[in-house]
Amino acid sequence: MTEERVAAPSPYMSETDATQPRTLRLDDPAVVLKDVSMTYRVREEADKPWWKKPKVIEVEALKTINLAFSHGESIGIVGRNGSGKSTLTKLIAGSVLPTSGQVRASSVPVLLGVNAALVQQLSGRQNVILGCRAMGLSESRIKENYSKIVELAGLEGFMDLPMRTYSSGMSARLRFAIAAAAEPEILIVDEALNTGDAQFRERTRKRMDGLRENAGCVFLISHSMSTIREMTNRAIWIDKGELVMDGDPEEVTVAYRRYTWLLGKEGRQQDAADHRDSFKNRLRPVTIEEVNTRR
Ligand SMILES: Nc1ncnc2c1ncn2[C@@H]1O[C@H](COP(=O)(O)OP(=O)(O)OP(=O)(O)O)[C@@H](O)[C@H]1O
Repeated sequence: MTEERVAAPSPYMSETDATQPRTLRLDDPAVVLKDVSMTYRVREEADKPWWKKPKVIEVEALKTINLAFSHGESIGIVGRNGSGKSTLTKLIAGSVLPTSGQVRASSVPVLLGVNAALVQQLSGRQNVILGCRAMGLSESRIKENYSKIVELAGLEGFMDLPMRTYSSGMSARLRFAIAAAAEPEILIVDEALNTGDAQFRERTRKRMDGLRENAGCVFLISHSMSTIREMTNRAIWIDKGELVMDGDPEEVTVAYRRYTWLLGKEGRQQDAADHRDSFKNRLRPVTIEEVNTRR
C-alpha cells in the first residue's frame, strides 16, 4: 500500500472493549445504513397442479446492519457467494428497498454492475454516448470526456466495432470507464474490475483514487483479494448476511482468505466457523443516532 492509502479508522472493530456499544453521530456522511435488513420474497417455481397456490419463500439476504461510510473512502466488500454483497450495494444504490431500516446517501449513487445496460449491437463509441447521456452528462461534457473514457478503457482502435465483438474484459473496462466519467460522488463497482489486465488495473486504481480524493466514496465488490488490497482503504467482510469484519483491507483480506481456505479443507468446517466468529465477536455494536446527509 502507498502512504496516502492508509486504512480508515473503523468505529466497528475493537481490540480492547468489544462489548462497549458505540453511538455514531454522523456529520455529513456519504452513505448511511441504519438498522437495515433485506429479506427477498420469492414465489416457489415447483411443478404443482395449477389449482395449488405457489408457496412464497423468504430469503434473508441481509440481517440488521448499521454502517456508515464517509466521503473520501473506498470500501472493498468481500464474502462468499450468496453472502449478501450485491444486496448491500443494491440497497445503497436504491435499486431495491430494504425490508426494514433506512438507507441515506448524500447524492445519487452510480451502480456499475456486471450487467450494466449497454447495447451489444451498438459500437463502443455509440455506447459511450448512450451511457453518458443516461448518466445525465451534457453533449459538451461527453465530447470533452470521450478520449479519456477510451484511454481509461484501453480500447483505442476498437471503438467502432459492435460491443458484441468485445471480450468480457473489454466490456467491463468500457462500463467502468463510462461510469467513472460521470465523476459520481458515490460509485459502486460490482466485480467489473476483475477481468482487467495489470495496466488497466493501474489506470483504474488511479481513477478511483481521483474520485476518492475529490471527496467521493467508492464501493468495490470483488472476489480478488489483491484487487481489494490494491484499490481500497477500508474493507468489510459479510457472511450469511451478517457483518463479520470492518477495517484495514490487509487485515480483512488475510482473515477472509484463511476462512475460505479452512472451508475448503475436509473436516475443518468448525475451525472455519470459529475463525469467522472470532472476528464477528470483536465487532462493537453500533447505533446510529443522527443521520445528517445532504440529501
Ligand atoms: N432478486 C432476488 N430474489 C430472491 N433472492 C435473492 C435475490 N437476489 C439475491 N437473492 C438471495 O439473497 C442472498 C444474497 O445474494 P447476493 O446476490 O446479495 O449475494 P452475493 O454475496 O452478492 O453473491 P455473489 O458473490 O454470488 O454475487 C442469496 O441467498 C440469494 O439467493
